[in-house]
Amino acid sequence: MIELDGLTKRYGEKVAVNNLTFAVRPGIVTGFLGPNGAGKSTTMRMILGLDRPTAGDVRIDGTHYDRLRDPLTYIGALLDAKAMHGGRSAFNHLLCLAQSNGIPRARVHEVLDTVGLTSVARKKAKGFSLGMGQRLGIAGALLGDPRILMFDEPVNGLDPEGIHWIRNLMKSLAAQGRTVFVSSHLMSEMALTADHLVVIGQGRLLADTSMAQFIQRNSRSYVRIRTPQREQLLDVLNAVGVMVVETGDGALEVDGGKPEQIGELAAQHQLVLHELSPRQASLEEAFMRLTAESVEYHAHDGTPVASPPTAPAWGVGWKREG
Ligand SMILES: Nc1ncnc2c1ncn2[C@@H]1O[C@H](COP(=O)(O)OP(=O)(O)OP(=O)(O)O)[C@@H](O)[C@H]1O
Repeated sequence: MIELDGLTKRYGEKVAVNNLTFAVRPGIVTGFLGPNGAGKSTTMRMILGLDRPTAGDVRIDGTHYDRLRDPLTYIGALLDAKAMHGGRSAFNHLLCLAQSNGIPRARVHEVLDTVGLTSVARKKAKGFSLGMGQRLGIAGALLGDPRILMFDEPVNGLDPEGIHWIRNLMKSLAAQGRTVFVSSHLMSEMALTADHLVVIGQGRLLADTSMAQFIQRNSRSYVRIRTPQREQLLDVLNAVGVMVVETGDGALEVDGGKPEQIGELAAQHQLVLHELSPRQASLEEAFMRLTAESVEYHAHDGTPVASPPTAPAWGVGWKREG
């Protein structure tokens, strides 16, 4: 378990992490989501004692990181796959880590095998591809057989096979009862991996919720309709008790509606339809909406990278559980 309590980090005027309080629990994959610059890496660095909090506290199984004896046996982390001595072989890199944490040499062979790097174990890390580097970083995280694992953007730059492999690895580590904490700025990636979500924006906690609840609240399915006989169709739909939302672009939307029902009603009243399409709002859109106000870096034309909502305000006001 990782517990954050009012965790705060300031760099001069900049508040990178702002009063974060949440717990990362064992047995599940917890996704740590936020737009670029939200404070994910800074939070992870503080968990590992690499940055000192300006205020607040973070504990690993009840203890501060710097008080852990042989910390790799409590928590393993991949923060930056390139942060290793390129002149060392993969085997020697892991052996150095093992020796400084009282971990037997045999374990180096085991983790190299787990991540599929046995055949290149004697090759220098500087010749590794990004994917191989990520695998080596993950081998380092697994080395001490820790109960807690933390990965910062582990799938960045990986090919589909590598992404698939990391996803399954994280799930299997959680299934073994371990605590798995993984950051990403992609909701679509987290939707496939995480059981629980912690979302931050500009250092602040925006949501702490189960993935299932996030999906239930944000996977809105609706039917989009365009018609030149808007008023007549609205009357017909209202008469049978169908709730219609008018969008800014002249279309109509019916939450949870069936296209067949709407099409048949329109036909009965001889109304022309130009569009009748079932739609599903993506989780990425829900994430964008949640973090829209806290997006720090904007596109060159001044519009936010996360576009503001055009649809009705479903999911708005959705915040932290409990
Ligand atoms: N050493 C530092 N000195 C000054 N500002 C910093 C420092 N480290 C981070 N920041 C700032 O703190 C904020 C949070 O950065 P951080 O890297 O934690 O975000 P992130 O969510 O991990 O972003 P990304 O997804 O882009 O990696 C950013 O505005 C960043 O510029």
